[in-house]
Amino acid sequence: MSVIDIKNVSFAYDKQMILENINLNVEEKDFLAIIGPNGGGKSTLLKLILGLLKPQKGSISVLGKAPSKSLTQIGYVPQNTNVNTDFPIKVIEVVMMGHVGGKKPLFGYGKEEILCAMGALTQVGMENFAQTKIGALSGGQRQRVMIARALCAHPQILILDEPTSSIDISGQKEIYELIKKLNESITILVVSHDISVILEYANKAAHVNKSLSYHDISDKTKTFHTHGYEDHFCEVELLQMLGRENCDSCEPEPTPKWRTKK
Ligand SMILES: Nc1ncnc2c1ncn2[C@@H]1O[C@H](COP(=O)(O)OP(=O)(O)OP(=O)(O)O)[C@@H](O)[C@H]1O
Repeated sequence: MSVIDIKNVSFAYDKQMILENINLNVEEKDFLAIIGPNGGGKSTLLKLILGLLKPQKGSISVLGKAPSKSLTQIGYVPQNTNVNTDFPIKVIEVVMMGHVGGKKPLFGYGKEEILCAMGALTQVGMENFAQTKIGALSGGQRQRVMIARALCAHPQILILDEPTSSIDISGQKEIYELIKKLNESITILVVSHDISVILEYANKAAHVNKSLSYHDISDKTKTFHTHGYEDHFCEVELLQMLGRENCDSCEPEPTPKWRTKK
């Protein structure tokens, strides 16, 4: 089933064309990695999917409806969630902010909302930190809490913008393993500059740089057939390939000499 369907969309801020005639189809339980250069339009694409921006041309359908009508079914973890960590707020309170249509914090949260928030914290392995101040957590732990907050609304789609940008390597792997687990029941879209994510976790990759090209990379061996040994690839070549309109049309290239086995 198609959960996101983008057809011939163009978008400009004022007169500056940012995305031109793009098409994208995301299926249920896809893990889509969105990559591309700085300023290429990745965040703009997310804002269009979230219904925060409207395309000047083309159509976007999310879960069969206009994006703004599906907002309650999308969990969003924005970039740079490490801001305001000095604010004296507990982890459980941060997670409960993710409730849609719940009671206002001023009047306290209901038992159900607290249980639901605890469930979300358990899903991300942070239930023992519910009463900890958010500022006392590591970057990786904090990111888990932000994911729990997004999960609170029981989303069908989870969108993460650079989820591991300020996290060390082992923390990054843990976050992606968590996202992979969530992907068993939720469709995932991740903006990432991290090529290893694409290889290890995503089944689709979209390269965004004004235009958009996307590739099914669920069969890694087939997709990366032109890139030498299975366990040895060049990130630049990979990016170039994903940036092409259609990788299936490319002729197999000879293995570069420097890669030939001795
Ligand atoms: N609100 C805005 N008004 C005008 N121009 C904007 C606005 N937001 C973004 N832009 C411009 O749109 C272009 C695409 O920005 P966008 O943030 O979508 O890129 P990105 O691929 O997410 O970049 P990065 O990898 O650096 O986060 C950039 O040239 C940016 O300067």
